[in-house]
Amino acid sequence: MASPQQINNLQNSFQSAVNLGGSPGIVSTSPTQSFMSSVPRRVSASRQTKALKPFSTGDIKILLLENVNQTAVEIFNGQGYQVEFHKSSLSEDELIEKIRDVHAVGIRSKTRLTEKVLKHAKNLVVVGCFCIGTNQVDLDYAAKIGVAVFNSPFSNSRSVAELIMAEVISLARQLGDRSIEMHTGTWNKVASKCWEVRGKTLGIIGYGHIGSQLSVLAEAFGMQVLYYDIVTIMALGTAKQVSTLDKLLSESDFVTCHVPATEDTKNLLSAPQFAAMKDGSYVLNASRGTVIDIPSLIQAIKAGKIAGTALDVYPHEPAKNGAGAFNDELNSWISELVSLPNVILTPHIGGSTEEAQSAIGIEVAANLSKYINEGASVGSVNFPEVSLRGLDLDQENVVRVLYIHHNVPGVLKTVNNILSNHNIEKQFSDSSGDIAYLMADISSVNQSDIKDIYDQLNATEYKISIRLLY
Ligand SMILES: NC(=O)c1ccc[n+]([C@@H]2O[C@H](COP(=O)([O-])OP(=O)(O)OC[C@H]3O[C@@H](n4cnc5c(N)ncnc54)[C@H](O)[C@@H]3O)[C@@H](O)[C@H]2O)c1
Ligand SMILES: O=C(O)[C@H](O)COP(=O)(O)O
Repeated sequence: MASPQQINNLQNSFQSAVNLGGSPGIVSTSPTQSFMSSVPRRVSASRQTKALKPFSTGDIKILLLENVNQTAVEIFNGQGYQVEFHKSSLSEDELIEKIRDVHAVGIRSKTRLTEKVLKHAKNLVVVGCFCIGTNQVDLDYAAKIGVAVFNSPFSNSRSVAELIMAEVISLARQLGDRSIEMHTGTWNKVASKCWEVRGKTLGIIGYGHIGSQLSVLAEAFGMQVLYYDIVTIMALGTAKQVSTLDKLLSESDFVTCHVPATEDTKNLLSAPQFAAMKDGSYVLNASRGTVIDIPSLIQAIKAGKIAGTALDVYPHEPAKNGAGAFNDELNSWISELVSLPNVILTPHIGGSTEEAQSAIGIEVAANLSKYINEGASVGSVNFPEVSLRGLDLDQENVVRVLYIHHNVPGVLKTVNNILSNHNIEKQFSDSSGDIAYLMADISSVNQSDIKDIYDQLNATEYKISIRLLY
């Protein structure tokens, strides 16, 4: 259990963890506490527990996978949560077993939280993606069962942009090949088909956090920047947005992908797109492995159309590090690809820097803790964004009601009727698609009222899940 001193400055806005002495079936606090800060067992229509059994922050179980940064572990430990930490991701069967009882899961890009997996999570309240991409989580299903999902939208953008700049220069100078040659005892001093990047055109597909950051770096190297995006985005520096992908492909010396994995971006670059590119141009991908059709890329390199490529992401990536981990059967093109010149392959390290991982750990752990302790969903990627001013620690007999429900008419009337014997100090409600989230702080609540409020809310037909914080 954390003392306030253990909770670092970044968490000053959080409630400190307070030990609760809950008697069975009733949510309660010890007489010495002026305020209760607990996360009662989440009960949903489909996964209802028989008794309302409360627990303190010390009862919160967090499963962290994929070597999530220690900054996050420290924050969760500081909150007093129970933390289970794994360096790699888990197989589906292991994940199903582990996810059963936990209240929060922290993952990176490898762990697939599908509907099948999430169905086994009986107490899950929140998922943290300690990365940018969230395509590995079934976001709609998570929302449907009242599970909020958070990510870190830009903490590793700079790291990816810097890697791409390094690779642009490496491809232009054939650095990968020269280095391999030297490692194997070959001195091969050549200038033919080696270029400066100054004055060349970089074509960026997807001008979001990473694409726009890269744009600034590339211009500092004297490159011209074109970008293609499905939305109109303000250009940084002297970059120019082009209206079609074909225009970008036909005018760029380097083409780099920074789009999310969606149905629309699947095989965004395939044989016709490589054919539309300039002779001797280069292709880079540090977005997702689905975005580039690698067999077609191999053909374009073999035909001399593409002069080199740098890939950081692949259709099937290993769950853990190690020799032989990369699955050559699933990625059957690999032996042909590595036999080609000027091919730089990295193991999905775009965001893997100390700075990025540390910042991501802090950001996502802070958001998860705030959601668990206060119910604040601001920044969630699949949920209505709701927040109220922090719980007032000096005020006694105040309860925060967190009510996630189906977005249908009549809910506010019903809920406020249930809460009407108490003073509603603050209330906020928002919806996103079929899901809505109501947060209310009510005062003048006695111990005996709490179970009654809970039971009444629990009986409402629109309820997805309820938590009472006090
Ligand atoms: N290699 C790594 O380690 C690493 C690290 C971080 C992010 N990523 C990947 O990079 C992706 C991009 O990251 P970001 O932070 O820049 O995301 P972002 O959401 O800030 O930007 C993505 C941009 O792509 C645009 N876009 C979407 N679909 C498009 C399409 N069909 N055609 C053209 N543009 C399209 C969007 O409008 C948006 O501007 C992430 O989704 C993630 O998958 C990889
Ligand atoms: O989505 C992301 O942020 C990147 O793909 C990095 O993922 P990782 O945390 O698994 O390296």
